[in-house]
Amino acid sequence: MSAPELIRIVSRDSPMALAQVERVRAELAALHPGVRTEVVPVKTTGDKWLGDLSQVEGKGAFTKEVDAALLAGEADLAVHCLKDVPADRPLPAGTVFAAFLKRDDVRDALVHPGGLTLDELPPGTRIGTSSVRRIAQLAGSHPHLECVPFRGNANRRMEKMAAGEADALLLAVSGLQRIGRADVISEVLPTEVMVPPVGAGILVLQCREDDADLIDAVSGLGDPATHREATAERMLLHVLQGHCNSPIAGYARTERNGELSLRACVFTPDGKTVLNAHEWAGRLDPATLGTSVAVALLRQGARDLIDGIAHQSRDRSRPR
Ligand SMILES: NCc1[nH]cc(CCC(=O)O)c1CC(=O)O
Repeated sequence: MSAPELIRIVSRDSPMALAQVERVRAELAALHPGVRTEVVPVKTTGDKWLGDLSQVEGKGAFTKEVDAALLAGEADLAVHCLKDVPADRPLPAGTVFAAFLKRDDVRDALVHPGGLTLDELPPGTRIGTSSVRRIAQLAGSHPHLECVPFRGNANRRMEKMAAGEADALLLAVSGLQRIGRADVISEVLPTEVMVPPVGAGILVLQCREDDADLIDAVSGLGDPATHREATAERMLLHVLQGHCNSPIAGYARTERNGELSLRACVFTPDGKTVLNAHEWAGRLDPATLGTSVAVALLRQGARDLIDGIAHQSRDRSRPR
């Protein structure tokens, strides 16, 4: 095996995505000082379409064009937020995950220009978020707050809030850190208050499955604990067949003794019903842990909750 001379890295072109690519380039440079890297930015449907994601291809809206560049040979390596890679279907044929980078902060943050915490926000405060997971949990814990649909990359959301379209935002801590804007955080929400989504804070590298030299070259960037957590969480979502409009939270942790645990919840949009499961791996491998927690939720009625929310397909007419 010989390390490639040049690695062309494809990613979305948002500030957050480009910052992620820079992390990958820095880690690659440290591991393989002789390898050159080049950035191939692409615009995805998810960045261009600011309506309801379920009306385009759901989560795949952020990955489709990136996958296409990889498969067409226009790039060799894709950097994704794992959270944005659909788990209800297999990866695009011909591609594989080559490394899961060490996990960043998994928590969500409240961004309130006045610096208030979630509990201090007055009734009627408008929270800009389109995430069903965040909306459901907020409706359950803080029903006096109002969620308003909000999309666009993190920088755009902050601009929209500054323009008066919302009073506060919920955004991932890791994302804000990546764009150098952790300064806007007024409160980091504990995972008990806002259970994270599957894949939170994880960057994953994807490449063509036949690119053995590249797989070999980037595998050293992978973090084994993150890989196990990601595997458990994604199997959970796969078994539940959760899609971009499913109010599902799932959070695997490697405990101090090295044992993996997986906590997951399924909500109704009003947050009034919360199904909860939390298991330790014991002798189970990560994927089996994910399956076990999913089955526990299905026994509690998760199927009805997930299917109770429309996942509109593209044959519906698209609003302008
Ligand atoms: N939906 C966009 C998206 N995809 C991944 C992250 C955050 C970073 C991560 O969890 O890896 C974000 C922004 C956000 O939710 O605030």
